[in-house]
Amino acid sequence: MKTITIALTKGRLEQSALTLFSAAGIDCSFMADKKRKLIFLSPDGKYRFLLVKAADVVTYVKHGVADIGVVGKDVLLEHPYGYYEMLDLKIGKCRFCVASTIDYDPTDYKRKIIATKYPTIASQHFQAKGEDVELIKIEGSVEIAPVLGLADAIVDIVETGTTLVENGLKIYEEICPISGRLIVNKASLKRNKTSILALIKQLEVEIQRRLKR
Ligand SMILES: Nc1ncnc2c1ncn2[C@@H]1O[C@H](COP(=O)(O)OP(=O)(O)OP(=O)(O)O)[C@@H](O)[C@H]1O
Ligand SMILES: O=P(O)(O)OC[C@H]1O[C@H](OP(=O)(O)OP(=O)(O)O)[C@H](O)[C@@H]1O
Repeated sequence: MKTITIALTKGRLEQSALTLFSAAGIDCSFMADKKRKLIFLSPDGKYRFLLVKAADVVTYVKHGVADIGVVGKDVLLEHPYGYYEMLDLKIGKCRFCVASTIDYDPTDYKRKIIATKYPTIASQHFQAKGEDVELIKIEGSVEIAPVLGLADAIVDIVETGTTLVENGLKIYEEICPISGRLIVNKASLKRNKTSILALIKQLEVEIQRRLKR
């Protein structure tokens, strides 16, 4: 039996992913009390979990170090090739939006400046609308960019909307919903088809069960 390596996104998606895997019958209790450890082998040797940053999940899966990855659709939209996207896990739900201060005019004809952590998604969105914009890449706290006059608007993730409200911004457009996805290395799927598809089936059953609740 080959050990299946699963790269999990550290942080916001981590706990909900582990809860989902556990509920689907994949015992993850060996990862409790993890302290600063980043690689975990299950006692039965069936699974190995890696805890890595979101974009690195894609890198580990693409290079075949991980057979499977759990990562947000936001990250996949920024890094769209080199793996199979197999399942919507319906965890970590949020959405991409265009937001700005109350005086922003989205119909204004001037060339807008858009601040974002997600340049690919932002440029695709405005290109699809036939709007030529200037993008400024920001690494975090994106909401302050229009407040401080760096940009006219932002493209960012909205979950509860609290960060927008607390910084005096509002949503002008919803771009797309986001949730955690399961991705698979292309060669791994050929090599370990039976065990990977069995794992996906287990997760699917639990996701369906949750939808019916
Ligand atoms: N409020 C939210 N803000 C950002 N991501 C969210 C939110 N809610 C759910 N998510 C999902 O959780 C994933 C992980 O987010 P998290 O903030 O932990 O990592 P990150 O985006 O790499 O941020 P950082 O660079 O701050 O570590 C995101 O890629 C997204 O799919
Ligand atoms: O709608 P909300 O529930 O308020 O969540 C959305 C906020 O959370 C994320 O930021 P994060 O906390 O990851 O910090 P960052 O801005 O430094 O990326 C995201 O970029 C928004 O700023």
